[in-house]
Amino acid sequence: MNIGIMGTGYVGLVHGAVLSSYGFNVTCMDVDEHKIKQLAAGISPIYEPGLEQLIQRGIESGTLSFTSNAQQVVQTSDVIFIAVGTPSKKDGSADLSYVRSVVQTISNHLNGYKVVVCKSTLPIGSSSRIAEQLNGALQASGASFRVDVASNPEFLRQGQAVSDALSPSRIVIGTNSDAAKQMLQRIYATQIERKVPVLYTNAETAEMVKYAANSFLAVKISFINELALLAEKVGANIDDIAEGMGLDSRISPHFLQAGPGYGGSCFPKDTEAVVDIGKRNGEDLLVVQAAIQANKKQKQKMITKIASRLSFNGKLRGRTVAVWGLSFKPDTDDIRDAPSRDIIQGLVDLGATVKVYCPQGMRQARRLWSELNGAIHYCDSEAESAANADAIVLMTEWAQFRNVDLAAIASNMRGNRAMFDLRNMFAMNTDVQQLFSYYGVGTYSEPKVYSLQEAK
Ligand SMILES: NC(=O)C1=CN([C@@H]2O[C@H](COP(=O)(O)OP(=O)(O)OC[C@H]3O[C@@H](n4cnc5c(N)ncnc54)[C@H](O)[C@@H]3O)[C@@H](O)[C@H]2O)C=CC1
Ligand SMILES: O=C(O)[C@H]1O[C@H](OP(=O)(O)OP(=O)(O)OC[C@H]2O[C@@H](n3ccc(=O)[nH]c3=O)[C@H](O)[C@@H]2O)[C@H](O)[C@@H](O)[C@@H]1O
Repeated sequence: MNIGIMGTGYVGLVHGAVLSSYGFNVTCMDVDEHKIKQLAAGISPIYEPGLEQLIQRGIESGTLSFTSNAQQVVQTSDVIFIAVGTPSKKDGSADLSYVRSVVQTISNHLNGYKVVVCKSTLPIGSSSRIAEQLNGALQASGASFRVDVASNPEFLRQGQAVSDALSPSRIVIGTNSDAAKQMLQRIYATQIERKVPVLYTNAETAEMVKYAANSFLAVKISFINELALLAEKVGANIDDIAEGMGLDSRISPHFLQAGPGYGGSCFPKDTEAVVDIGKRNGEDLLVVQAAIQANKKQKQKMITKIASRLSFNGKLRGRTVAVWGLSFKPDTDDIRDAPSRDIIQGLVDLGATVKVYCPQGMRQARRLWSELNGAIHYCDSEAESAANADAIVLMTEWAQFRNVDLAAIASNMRGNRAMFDLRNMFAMNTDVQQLFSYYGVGTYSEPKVYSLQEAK
């Protein structure tokens, strides 16, 4: 079977590489020619564990190829996956311009029956509208064939995208067409044989499952984050609270890790989009709206907390802060909507000197955060960023932060040597806590009086 993938981002590229490893003939298409050149040379433009090796194996075995020729992909594929981005517009609604463009391209080049599969996260009703558009154009041109359109949302997590695509938690197939359903069953035969649960439903339900899942997870995080703020005030410990809650299987221990607020390319945009979809349909999604508000508050609270411990008169002028981790989570280079961006901006606005280090996120940060370029200093290591700093803000729980020589790092810092551990990585480690004035999230800590001379 020939499979075409439109869009070689986190989803399209990982999906294409995994399907090629099952022996399907996969061609990935992207309008970004630089990306296509890199990919054709076996270089992954994104950092995802195991991805580059999978791409190289696919190229070597001849099952994976890359092109910017849309016509070729459309005409030679039996199944075409749409995996382009659906970012937020200013009003929170999903920007469908990339999807519209790719659908128009498909429409221009259709030469026979195909199954078009929507893998991008799309507002409810989109797949049916795409089917109408494609079949309307075919009918108008007098074509003797139709196409089927299915919704097949993606649930992979960045940082473990390849393993999630190989072993997904579930497969959701939304279509009323038996032919499309059978085609997708063939594509997912390996996972289905391995007993991955499959939900067959209509396209609208499949589209809504995706928004429901992401919104629910965002609600769960905002819930625990708000309770973390309260725990700090009342002398309770949020990690123990999460454990105590999570032992109830109806609640589950997952996604109860308090932190600086959720980020990434999906939770922020998908929660905004589902609220917008609700409004358009006369339903206010109050719980999701509250999760969005609480997430904004959480990031602000982190800035206030750092400032209140480090500042004179509410300002951070004269203070140097090392920020560890820019990516929105570990094992990815993705900095889209990362909480680090808001927190760094807050520190810079208060006058702090900010030195940053991230194992993978700095290349993207230099490129995408150009407005911060003069204001922050990029460092090559944890130690370099923390040298002579008043504080470390641990933003992202990269595993390597556990293995650095924190005693040596602390001895090169100044003042009270604060550590704001916004991921509670060292919340159980009293040795580390003794090296620093340690502040976790949702754990009570005595305010320490700052000992340095007042900064000018
Ligand atoms: N990133 C993630 O972890 C997940 C993303 N999703 C959803 O999957 C979709 C894609 O997300 P990402 O892969 O993160 O996006 P991305 O932004 O990483 O990649 C999108 C790619 O599409 C390409 N593109 C844009 N217009 C095109 C066109 N007309 N023809 C061909 N290619 C075109 C872009 O050049 C880019 O390479 C979104 O709807 C997202 O919500 C779903 C689950 C997980
Ligand atoms: O639609 C998507 O793009 C994807 O969004 C999320 O995946 P991802 O954004 O890669 O990362 P998560 O692990 O879900 O983390 C998202 C954010 O929530 C934060 N988080 C997560 C869990 C937690 O307990 N606490 C917490 O603060 C993370 O630090 C991160 O900023 C979902 O988990 C995927 O199922 C989904 O496919």
